[in-house]
Amino acid sequence: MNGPIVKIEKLSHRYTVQWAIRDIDFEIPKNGIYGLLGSNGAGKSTTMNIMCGVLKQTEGDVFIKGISMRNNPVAAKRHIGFLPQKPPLNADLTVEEFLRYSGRLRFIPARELNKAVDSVLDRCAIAHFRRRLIGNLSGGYQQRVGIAQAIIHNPDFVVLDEPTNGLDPNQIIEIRKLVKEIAEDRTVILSTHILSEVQATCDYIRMIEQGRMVFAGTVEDFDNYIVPNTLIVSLTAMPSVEELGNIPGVAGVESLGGPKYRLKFSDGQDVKERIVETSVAKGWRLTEIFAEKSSLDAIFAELSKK
Ligand SMILES: Nc1ncnc2c1ncn2[C@@H]1O[C@H](COP(=O)(O)OP(=O)(O)OP(=O)(O)O)[C@@H](O)[C@H]1O
Repeated sequence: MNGPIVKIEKLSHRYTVQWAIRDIDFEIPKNGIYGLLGSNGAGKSTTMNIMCGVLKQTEGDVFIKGISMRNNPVAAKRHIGFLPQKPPLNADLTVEEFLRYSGRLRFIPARELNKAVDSVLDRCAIAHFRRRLIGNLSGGYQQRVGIAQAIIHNPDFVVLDEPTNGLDPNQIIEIRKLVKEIAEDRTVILSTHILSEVQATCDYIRMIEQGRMVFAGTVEDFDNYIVPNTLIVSLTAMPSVEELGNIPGVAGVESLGGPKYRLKFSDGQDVKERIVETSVAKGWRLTEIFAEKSSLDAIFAELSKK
């Protein structure tokens, strides 16, 4: 089919009184890794749970390959693999027992089950732990088992809710690598509240804040969208804040202690050059100058104004 892989239409959900998400519209038109970015409580898990048919929305609909999750959930779910925020692992089963159980839940015919389990054990690099109890695996390997159960039925679309949460830095690198591998022949959407996670793993960003979609585009669009408007400079001669404020284009100056200053500028075009020229002319001895990267909080604040 030629339509989008996923289409979300006017999705809203209310747990009790307050809306957790409101009027969310987005499409996943083609393969790739999509990052659903948002701060804690933004509505990522709510959106993902509805998208995967484990939570019934208050309003709106989700279509997976054109199939309505509201009207035809069993057919729609066949195309989805889901790793919820709390992986549904059974600590008392071995990896192999658990994956066989997951395969049966996913309607894999008995004669194909061995092959499906072997293939997913290889794919997730856990074949050597097949007889190990899940409860005895490290967090990183448990997460691999969680991903294995999500792809055992070979779905076209895989949803991973905070897949690297709680892992150590090495495990994070390994899980990101696995996510990229499984996305080679399918679409993956993962949620995170960490901007660098999206930048390291994803091709596209969908950003949600206070239950509303505030950005949809490529990671590159996102980086260009949020142009930094502050510079950090170090001037050994420690000029006064007033002197720095007199440089044309500098809209504000904050002393950060010692030779360091944060300079706010309105248009970034030539302000850097002007600062360098002024420093040379006045003998301020400039030792560093760089644009300050926006924090995620600053980006959220900026985006909610647009
Ligand atoms: N079962 C629930 N009952 C009541 N309110 C809930 C429930 N689950 C979530 N919420 C509320 O809905 C809002 C969105 O929560 P959600 O878990 O979707 O956010 P999130 O972006 O996934 O956050 P996190 O990264 O912290 O998991 C929050 O205000 C949260 O407190």
